[in-house]
Amino acid sequence: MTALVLDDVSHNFGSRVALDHLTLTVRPGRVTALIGLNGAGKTTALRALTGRLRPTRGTARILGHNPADLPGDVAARFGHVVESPLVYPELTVTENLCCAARLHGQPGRATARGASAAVGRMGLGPWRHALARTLSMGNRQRLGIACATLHRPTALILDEPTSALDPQGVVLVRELVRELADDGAAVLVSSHHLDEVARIADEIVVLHAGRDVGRLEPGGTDLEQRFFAMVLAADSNSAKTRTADMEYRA
Ligand SMILES: Nc1ncnc2c1ncn2[C@@H]1O[C@H](COP(=O)(O)OP(=O)(O)OP(=O)(O)O)[C@@H](O)[C@H]1O
Repeated sequence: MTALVLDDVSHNFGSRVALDHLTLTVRPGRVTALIGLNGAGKTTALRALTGRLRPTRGTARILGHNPADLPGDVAARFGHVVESPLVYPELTVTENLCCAARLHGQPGRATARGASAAVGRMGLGPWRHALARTLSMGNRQRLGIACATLHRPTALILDEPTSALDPQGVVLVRELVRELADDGAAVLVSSHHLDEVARIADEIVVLHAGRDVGRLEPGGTDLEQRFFAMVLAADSNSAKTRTADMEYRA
């Protein structure tokens, strides 16, 4: 089964087109990266996929279910960080992790052990008793990712997971994502960072002006050049279509 699906999804904010007939699938064991310029539609796509936004048209599916109405056993196999991390500012790092474990259906006796493992894994040891609201932005991002993954989800969505991280955090997240995918998880990440994406993704989808404008092979050289060539070609095709449309109407 395809674990994550956007099927012909479009979304407008007023007259602004944020997503334009986007179809995207992520299979188990794969890491798919969504890349694009600022405003390309990446977060809107992930919000539609996590049920935080009802798209103007099209459907989203997580493990075969409507993301706005996930059954408990399916929610327990899903993890995500989209926009802000799902952490409680008035709880400590360890309390947040225990809470996330319980919310994802982990048995009570396993939560302390799982939280402690996640603290170590994400390098949060010195802050294990700190309130989440006192953490630096990068450590808050580490905690959000730890909360979204300590139950080892089979479907995972991460929006800009390394945006605030130092080089050590980037490596930790890369290893975690790869490990989950190698264990069979379907992972969708959004990013602007082509180098980072090339290291973790099996497939790179280029989003531009809300549209899927092509795929990039993660390996090989000149990723940046190939990305810009794809974006420029999409702009040029749109301009030609607009001109043809105006000539037809005239
Ligand atoms: N709540 C909103 N109201 C109005 N317009 C919005 C809203 N959210 C997003 N948009 C618009 O939708 C388009 C896509 O935005 P989105 O945040 O999905 O892009 P993005 O690729 O995630 O950008 P970035 O890389 O800058 O985070 C943009 O033109 C943006 O201005």
